[in-house]
Amino acid sequence: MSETTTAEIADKPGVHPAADEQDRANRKASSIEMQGLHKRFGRDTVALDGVDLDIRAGEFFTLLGPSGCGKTTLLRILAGLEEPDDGSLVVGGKNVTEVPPHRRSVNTVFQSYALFPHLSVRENLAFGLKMRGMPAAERHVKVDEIADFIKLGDLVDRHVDQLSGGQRQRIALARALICEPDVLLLDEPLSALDAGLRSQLQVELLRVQKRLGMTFVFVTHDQQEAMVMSDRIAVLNGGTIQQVGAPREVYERPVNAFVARFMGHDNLYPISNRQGGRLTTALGTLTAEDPGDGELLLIRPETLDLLPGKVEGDNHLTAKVAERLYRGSHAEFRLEIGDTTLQATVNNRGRHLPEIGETVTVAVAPEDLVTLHE
Ligand SMILES: Nc1ncnc2c1ncn2[C@@H]1O[C@H](COP(=O)(O)OP(=O)(O)OP(=O)(O)O)[C@@H](O)[C@H]1O
Repeated sequence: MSETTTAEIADKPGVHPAADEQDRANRKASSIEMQGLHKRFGRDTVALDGVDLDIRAGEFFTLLGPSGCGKTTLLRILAGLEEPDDGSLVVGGKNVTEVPPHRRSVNTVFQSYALFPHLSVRENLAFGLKMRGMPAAERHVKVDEIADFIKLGDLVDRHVDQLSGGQRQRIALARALICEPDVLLLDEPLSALDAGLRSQLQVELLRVQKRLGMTFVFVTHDQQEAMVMSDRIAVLNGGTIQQVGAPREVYERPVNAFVARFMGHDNLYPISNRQGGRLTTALGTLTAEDPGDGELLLIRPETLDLLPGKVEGDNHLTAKVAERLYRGSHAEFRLEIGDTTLQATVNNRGRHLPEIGETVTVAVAPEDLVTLHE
């Protein structure tokens, strides 16, 4: 364990900024290597179908995918709550495939708070330390430090049932952090919270992780949340990993149509004819610079320019505005080109934002067009 205490790295007056860096250096955040992980439930359910994944020490890593894709199973295997049928798991250079949960330096925060409702915040936070045999006086100090760190100092003597959902989730996080695990697993910890509180806690969680330099493995099915929080994301489907990459990579360069759709892309069009870079879809024919050999054309909504009226030119399409969602910083449009729809996002820099029913020209650059396989 690190010599530096949690309080020393808290962002409070009097703490030398170098304490942060020092603690990061001291803390032995762990890398995680998974190889060939398989898990089956009963005869018919394949939860994991050969997962190979490397997570770097100190990384905020997210497992993203639809319900039933195997995210929770993978997390439970990391925690030691589930045993893989096949494959190996190495944490911090040590093979822990057969090591029981309490002997791994891994802690978990679940979606439901999993706190003891009849105990005070202080008792909840101290629970794990008590189990480890830490003396009472030392526990007291440690609880105050962590409560301060996570900005719950004034709540420690309250009972858990007197707290709001957001406060309970912060306590659950504090309780997982207090034992200073090398790896923290988070299974949709924010999904029960309303939108405002959720985005506030997203920012807090990210700050805590960066400050502690711990390895976080975060599970979500919300692609926006994954993009905001993560250093890297693994997109799962049907127990297999589809793509691993930084948020921008996964959003801008999805490797297949599943990943593209899951990252929120709707502009996917079957290619009916192709001559070199000239690709024909239901939208018309467009020129792409280096489109690859996929059978679907992907057009990212934010790569489109909307010009008023009909403007002739290469890679120009004439469209009609069917829907406009004004969002202040930007506006989202649903455009109709014949029977086909196209989504466009336009940055609001005081430029013309077309009205519903208006005819516009959609312009797209050849380098922004890519093709994907189903
Ligand atoms: N204990 C179990 N017994 C039987 N089947 C299970 C068990 N746990 C998971 N499964 C099945 O394994 C598959 C993967 O489940 P898992 O919970 O890992 O998915 P998930 O991606 O976390 O889904 P969600 O987002 O809904 O929590 C699913 O088909 C699920 O029904």
